[in-house]
Amino acid sequence: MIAHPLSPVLFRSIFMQEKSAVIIVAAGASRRMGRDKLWIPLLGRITLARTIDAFQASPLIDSIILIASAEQLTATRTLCKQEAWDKIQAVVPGGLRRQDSVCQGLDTLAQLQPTCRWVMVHDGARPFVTETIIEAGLKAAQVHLAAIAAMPVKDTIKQVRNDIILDTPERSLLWMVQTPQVFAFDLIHQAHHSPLAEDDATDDALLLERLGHPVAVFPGSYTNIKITTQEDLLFAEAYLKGQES
Ligand SMILES: Nc1ccn([C@@H]2O[C@H](COP(=O)(O)OP(=O)(O)OP(=O)(O)O)[C@@H](O)[C@H]2O)c(=O)n1
Ligand SMILES: C[C@](O)(CO)[C@H](O)COP(=O)(O)O
Repeated sequence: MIAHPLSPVLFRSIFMQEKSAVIIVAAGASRRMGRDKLWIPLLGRITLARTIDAFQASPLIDSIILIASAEQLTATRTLCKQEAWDKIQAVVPGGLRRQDSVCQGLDTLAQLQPTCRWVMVHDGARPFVTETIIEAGLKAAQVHLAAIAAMPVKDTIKQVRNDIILDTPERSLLWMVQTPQVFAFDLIHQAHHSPLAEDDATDDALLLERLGHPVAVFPGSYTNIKITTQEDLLFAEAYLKGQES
């Protein structure tokens, strides 16, 4: 895990001057869930609203760019009007792949806030991101320019093809990658427009890895889950009940 040299007070004062934005990607098809997971209520508040709430509440975030699917664009804009989310700068349609949606967000940010210094990319489907994670991300990005939330894997991981094990990577080197992924804005914007960004990439860090740029990890949380399949809803409701009690 990476240590950083700034005191919390100095850190905050630096970031108050350097603007930080978050791109929340919420334009996926929810194929593995079978229905739009961003609009599923979790203890009475929908997944996407819970995710936006976390960044709206963060003193470290100045603006939010929200990426929605073409089908949900009108509903998402209506939701944003109903809620008191004054940090939302734009709600724009996403692309076919997650990376296309992120790229739409980065281009929008470049138009609206060209002087933005730091940008986080966060999955709309990760509603349990915390202020501790957001702060850890900005601190790590300030040191490394590129840093992503991650946690060590708990299980042994095998590489398998046609039901036969090919390899067992050393577990101590394996991390589960999450969002937010936090970057110097110009760096990740250029990476998304590089020719190496054309191949599929399931996260944003991979685009910098392809360009040979180092990317650090900082602590996410085992509760910072991505709502992906039906059983994630069981965890989500149990987690929220635990928070309320
Ligand atoms: N073209 C896409 C694909 C994904 N996402 C977003 O990226 C996040 C992480 O993706 P994932 O969990 O894989 O969502 P889906 O692509 O919707 O899920 P599935 O693969 O099951 O269809 C989600 O918040 C999703 O809405 C997006 O904005 N645009
Ligand atoms: C970015 C991400 O959430 C990190 O775990 C994940 O890679 C998104 O990937 P998906 O293929 O869209 O689920």
